[in-house]
Amino acid sequence: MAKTILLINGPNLNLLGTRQPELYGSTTLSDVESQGKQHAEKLGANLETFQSNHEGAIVDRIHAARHKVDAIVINPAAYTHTSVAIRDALLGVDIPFIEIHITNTHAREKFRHHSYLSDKAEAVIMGLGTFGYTAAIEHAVRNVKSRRQ
Ligand SMILES: O=C(O)[C@]1(O)C[C@H](CCCOc2ccccc2)[C@@H](O)[C@H](O)C1
Repeated sequence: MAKTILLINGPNLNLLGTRQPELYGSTTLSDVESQGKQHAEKLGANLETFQSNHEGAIVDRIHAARHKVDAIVINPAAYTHTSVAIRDALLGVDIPFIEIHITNTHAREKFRHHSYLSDKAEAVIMGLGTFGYTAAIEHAVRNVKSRRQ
């Protein structure tokens, strides 16, 4: 059966490509999602996408993915540094996930140096710009072992 990957983007990433291009690049979220879907299809997989500015909505989307997707690629954005709830949701559904950040968070403010997710991620990709999404999707399709029953 073809693998299904869920791409989740967190708060303010709906602004991608329209503000702070010097930091986050000029590719829009819509382009990241469509390019990701094309890449997944090229690898024989499917990509579902979700973006929310609301922590609970992200938790609910993770719950809804249980038994439905083989892996999650998530850029939790600012919730990376604050959200035990998203950590608990990912652990609770037992879906392998890859954490992706456009920037190298360790080269930024100190408060961005800690992630509530990284120690449980299959992989953490950061600092590659939006190419990180392509790398994460490729890794999720090719290397991440599904736990889907
Ligand atoms: O580098 C990343 O991908 C981040 O997850 C981006 C988050 C910020 C997402 C906001 O994205 C915007 C994009 C364009 C304009 C404004 C915000 C930041 O809070 C994390 O520390 C690192």
